[in-house]
Amino acid sequence: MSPLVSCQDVARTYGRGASAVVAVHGVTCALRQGDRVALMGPSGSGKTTLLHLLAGLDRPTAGTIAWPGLDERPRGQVGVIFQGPSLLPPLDVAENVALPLLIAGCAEGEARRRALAALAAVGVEGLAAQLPEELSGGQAQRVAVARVLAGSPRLIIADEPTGQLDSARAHQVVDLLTEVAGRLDAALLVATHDPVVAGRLPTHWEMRDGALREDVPWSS
Ligand SMILES: Nc1ncnc2c1ncn2[C@@H]1O[C@H](COP(=O)(O)OP(=O)(O)OP(=O)(O)O)[C@@H](O)[C@H]1O
Repeated sequence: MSPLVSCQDVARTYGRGASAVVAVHGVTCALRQGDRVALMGPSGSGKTTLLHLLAGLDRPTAGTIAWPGLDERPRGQVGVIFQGPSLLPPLDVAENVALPLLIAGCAEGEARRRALAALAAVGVEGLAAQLPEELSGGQAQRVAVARVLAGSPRLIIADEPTGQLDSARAHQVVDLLTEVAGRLDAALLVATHDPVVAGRLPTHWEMRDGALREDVPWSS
């Protein structure tokens, strides 16, 4: 089975000269269909940088990244949940979930139908007409998961998706992500500082000073 994404000796340096920051270096890794990976590591160790590279949102300054298991460029086949609130305040929940589909060229009625189906699948169809400011943190993250689900990605990348939630809700959101990944037959990579969240996933990677260690033993 071809990996959905693979990187070979990848580095990402921000800036140049004396002020250059080597955020990621020497990273070789791959994600395949069915993978469920927690990416751990201290603040500033390069997790977000690596996630953006794997999602195709940024380019490495050295090494290569390829998406051999995806049909085209990663756009549209990678679902990303960013750190912090990501819903657009003036749009209601259903519009927020439908927006990426509209941008991808989906007709309005079809985008709305898929958005409502995704909201129902994660148990928040009752929130469709709410504005983001009316949601709790847990509800907002469920909507963010619905937005990923609606796009039917093959690879799901989430950056601290439970950072602002208490541990019970963090549990629920990571379990929901796992369920959605299963439903889509996708790979899932979740960056987290939270050992409770990491403990819900079977595989653990660790970033330290920009270097990646795969398959770190884990006991929770
Ligand atoms: N746009 C940028 N310009 C310059 N330096 C950056 C930029 N983005 C990140 N960095 C630096 O790159 C390093 C890695 O940052 P990154 O955000 O990838 O780490 P992280 O592990 O995700 O941290 P956190 O857990 O706090 O989110 C840090 O030293 C950071 O300050």
